[in-house]
Amino acid sequence: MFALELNHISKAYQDGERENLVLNDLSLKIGKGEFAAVLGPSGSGKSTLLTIAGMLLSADKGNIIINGDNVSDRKQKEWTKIRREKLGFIFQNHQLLPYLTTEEQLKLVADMKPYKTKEERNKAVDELLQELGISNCNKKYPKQMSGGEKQRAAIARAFINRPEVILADEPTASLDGTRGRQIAEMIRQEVKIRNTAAIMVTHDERILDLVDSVYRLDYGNLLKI
Ligand SMILES: Nc1ncnc2c1ncn2[C@@H]1O[C@H](COP(=O)(O)OP(=O)(O)OP(=O)(O)O)[C@@H](O)[C@H]1O
Repeated sequence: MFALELNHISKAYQDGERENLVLNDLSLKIGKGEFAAVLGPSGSGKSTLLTIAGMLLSADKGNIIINGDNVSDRKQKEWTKIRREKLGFIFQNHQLLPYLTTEEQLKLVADMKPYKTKEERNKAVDELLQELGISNCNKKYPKQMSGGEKQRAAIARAFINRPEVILADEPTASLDGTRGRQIAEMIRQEVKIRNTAAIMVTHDERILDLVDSVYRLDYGNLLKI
């Protein structure tokens, strides 16, 4: 069984009189513990793809299956719950809340669901920060942290609910080459430790050796390269 299946997804935007078909019968399957990269020129539909996979936008056609469960069939009201429980997001800019410490950012989003007690959840927060090498940042606010540390905190936040799929939108774009690479390495590390599937949209071809599969978005469909 795949962690994530996108089956025959199509999406068009209305552009004045004409329709702009951005995704054209696109299919993709990502296994547990697989780290996949999606490349493509500006405007090719990478963000649209990630937004649909992240259940933030509905496709015109096709379906999304997470661990065998056809989630696109569910009512829109249930989508928020599915997003919270099954998906983790990492953005280009960390998008941490300025007035919370790292520890608080994680506790805020940490659902109790995967944990039996508060202590267990707090332990998971500590472990994750340790794995990502930012235990020293647990009581720091974003403004007291470097760009790389903030992005690590954002990775921790994405993984804290034990999601089944991670969606990362150009997570290395705001960092220099070395720091960007470290961030991709950290995502890979967590994907492997936790057996989570991840899709990363990127322009950064220097980090492609860190992923398991590479796709190029081309005329609305994905080509495996
Ligand atoms: N809400 C919208 N309404 C109309 N057209 C849209 C909308 N969002 C995106 N588009 C169009 O769909 C196409 C794909 O956009 P998308 O943002 O998915 O591309 P992208 O590959 O992520 O681009 P970039 O690399 O520049 O971020 C573009 O032509 C864009 O203009």
